[in-house]
Amino acid sequence: MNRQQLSRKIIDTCLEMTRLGLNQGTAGNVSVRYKDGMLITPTGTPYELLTEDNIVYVDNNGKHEEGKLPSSEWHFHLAVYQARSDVDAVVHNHSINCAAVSILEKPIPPFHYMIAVGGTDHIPCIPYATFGTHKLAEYVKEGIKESKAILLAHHGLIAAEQNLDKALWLAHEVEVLAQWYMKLLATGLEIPLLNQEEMAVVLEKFKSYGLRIEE
Ligand SMILES: C[C@H](O)[C@@H](O)[C@@H](O)C(=O)COP(=O)(O)O
Ligand SMILES: [Zn+2]
Repeated sequence: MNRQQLSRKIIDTCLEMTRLGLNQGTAGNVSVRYKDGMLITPTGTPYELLTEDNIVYVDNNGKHEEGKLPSSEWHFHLAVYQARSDVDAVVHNHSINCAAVSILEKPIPPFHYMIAVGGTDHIPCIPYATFGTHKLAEYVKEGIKESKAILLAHHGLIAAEQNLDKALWLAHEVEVLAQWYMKLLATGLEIPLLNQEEMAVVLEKFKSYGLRIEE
């Protein structure tokens, strides 16, 4: 895809993220790897107002094109691309249940086999750091090596995948898992978990299963 097409795809992903109920207001941001850097949503702009021209190019050194302001979270988007050569798209949001679980500062444990969607047997939760900081990007860089979906404590979710469709799909799946987890926690009962052996079987099966949408 050329820059214009990728920019359109970023905007469509943002709009779909809102339609799916995964975001509100100007929260969240979306990027794709592009040339020696990435294309990313601008900061603080309602998705409905975005046009292809608003999407910002940021190079691998963090230098952005003049006259445009990239998302305040450009550091952690770049950190994801540096940490993982197997992903080319990043979605960040403040979806209700992911943000709620992130406040517990704990990973989502394997209460359901779909927890394996991120590539490990839990959805990690990285420590809190102020939005838009190098510190947050450092935490993201470590966390995303472990799983393609991570919770950001007291903040929200990051999902990284091979393309935007897959990244959005992953973000949606994790929001559903977080919703189930919140319901389970609300019962006050002990939550039975799948053991490591069962999760290892699913993780292996997931290597050859699933969405195969190429951009
Ligand atoms: C304060 C921001 O909303 C922050 O939470 C950031 O993480 C976010 O989600 C949206 O920031 P941008 O509009 O700068 O992408
Ligand atoms: Zn955010």
